Order: sequence, then structure tokens, then C-alpha cells
Amino acid sequence: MPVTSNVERPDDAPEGPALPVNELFASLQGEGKLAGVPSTFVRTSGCNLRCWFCDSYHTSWDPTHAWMSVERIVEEVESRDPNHVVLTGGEPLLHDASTALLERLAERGYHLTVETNGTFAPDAPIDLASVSPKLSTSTPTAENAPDGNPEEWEDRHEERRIDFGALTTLLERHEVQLKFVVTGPDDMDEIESLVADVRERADADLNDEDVLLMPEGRTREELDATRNVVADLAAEYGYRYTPRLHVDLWNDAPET
Ligand SMILES: C[S@@+](CC[C@H](N)C(=O)[O-])C[C@H]1O[C@@H](n2cnc3c(N)ncnc32)[C@H](O)[C@@H]1O
Ligand SMILES: Nc1nc2[nH]cc(C(=O)O)c2c(=O)[nH]1
Ligand code: SF4
Ligand SMILES: [Mg+2]
Repeated sequence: MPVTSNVERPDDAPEGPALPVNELFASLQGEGKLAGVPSTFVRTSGCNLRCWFCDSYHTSWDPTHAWMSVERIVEEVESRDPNHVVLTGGEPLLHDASTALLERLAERGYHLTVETNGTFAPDAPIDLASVSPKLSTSTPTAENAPDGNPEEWEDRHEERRIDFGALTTLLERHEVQLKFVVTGPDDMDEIESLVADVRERADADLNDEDVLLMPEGRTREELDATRNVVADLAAEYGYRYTPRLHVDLWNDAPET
């Protein structure tokens, strides 16, 4: 496992490829161009970043999980109905075993979405790379970070959050949606400049309708403050708006 992970593999982890799994459940895809599609979610634990607003605190700031073999994860997926699978985290692509999992699921014909922060680009079968590059407004500070170690993580997060090599590789290899978490109008200059930089560096097209603006908010109440502002920005700039359907429907309940 890369040194960037904060989740060490214990001695009693299952034999062979295995992943630290925080939760595994069936729901509706709540975000992006496949919003509303029944999907099985596999959420790995461990992240190389520390967004202050992370809605999956127990995979990043305070990781909790049980190690599961890739084989067992496939069995759990097969025991549920959806033929779409969403691999998320934490940051799923920091684990080498995510590639093994994706290969096994691809052999069985599942549609595979990977939710990633775009700082890793392994050679893996991915039908939709749902890439959420992190803006400067995601960086943890002493004022906004949950407990943890904001001083240490502020610098690390800032150094790691944009990796143009990984972003362009993802775009060149896979169907991509770039899904920005937007806190308000001040984020737009940074989004425009990031999109322009990616377009300049990549040997693949990035259409405006594959650039998604998603309101920041872990709860319905928080989204009440951002939803309309971000929808108006999407209309103004010609990008796609994505709701957070699962938050609107089930608020911040686990396994939704
Ligand atoms: C928990 S992350 C896991 C995948 C990967 N680490 C990433 O950040 O893309 C899943 C998705 O939730 C988004 N997200 C996390 N916290 C959020 C928040 N407070 N408001 C809106 N989106 C959030 C991320 O940007 C990402 O698109
Ligand atoms: N319903 C639902 N849809 C989602 N799409 C991306 C999610 C994620 O956490 O990556 C997510 C999630 O946590 N729940
Ligand atoms: S990159 Fe994703 S999992 Fe990691 S802290 Fe940010 S939102 Fe959470
Ligand atoms: Mg989520």
C-alpha cells in the first residue's frame, strides 16, 4: 500500500487482495450524471487528503473499517440487486487491491463508477471515473477542521490535492465527470482555471457538460444554504449541476 495511506494492513487481515471496508450497501446513486440509478456502494477507509468538510469522516479523519477479502466483497455485491457498483471512500484508488476488485467486478459485467479525488490513476477497468478534484476551499485550517491534526494536514492536503498527471491520465483512459464541491461564487475562478489547465494538458476532450458543480453540504440544512447558489452558478457558467439526492432524501444517515 502506498505510504500516503493512514490505514495499515493488520497481521490478521484476510489472505490475498483485501480492502479496509467502512460500509457496503445498496442505495440510489445520489450524485452526478447517473443520479437516481440503483447502485451498490463499496466504501473503503483511508484517505491521502483531509477536506475539512468531508462527509465520510470515518474514512478520513477517524478511519474505521473491517478488512474484507476482494472475494468476499464480490460475494456481498452479488448478493444485492443493482448492476451498477460505486467504489468510493475515503480514497479508494490509494489501495492497490481496488484494481483487483474492479477487475473481478468487470469480469462479472457490472457497470463500475469510481468516486476519486483524482490524485491516483491506476490501470483499472472503470466505466465512469467520477473525479472530484479538491479546491483550495477544501483545505483544513485551525478554524474549520474537525478534531484531528489540522496543522499537519493543512500543508499535506495543500501539497497533494491537485495532481495534473493523475487527472490527465484518468481523462485519457476513461469516461470522466469532473465533480467540484462548490462553497460559493468565489470558487468559480479556480474551477475555470483548473478546467482550462486540464484541457491544455490532456490528449482528450473535456466537455462543459462533464464538468459538474455540486453544492457543499453534509446535511439538508447545510445544503439549504448552497443548493440554489450553486445551481445558479452552473446555469451562468454553462456547467452541469448535480444534486446530492441522497442528502435531500435521507439527510446524513449511514448506508445511504
Ligand atoms: C467522501 S468522497 C470519497 C471519494 C473521494 N475521496 C473524493 O473525494 O472524491 C465522495 C464524494 O463526496 C464529496 N463530498 C465530500 N464531502 C462533501 C460535502 N461536505 N459536500 C459536498 N460534497 C462532499 C466528494 O467531493 C466526493 O465527490
Ligand atoms: N447515495 C449515495 N450516492 C453517492 N454518490 C457518491 C457517494 C460517495 O460517498 O462517494 C454517495 C453516497 O454516499 N451515497
Ligand atoms: S478526498 Fe474525499 S474522502 Fe478524502 S477527505 Fe476529501 S472528501 Fe473525504
Ligand atoms: Mg457520500
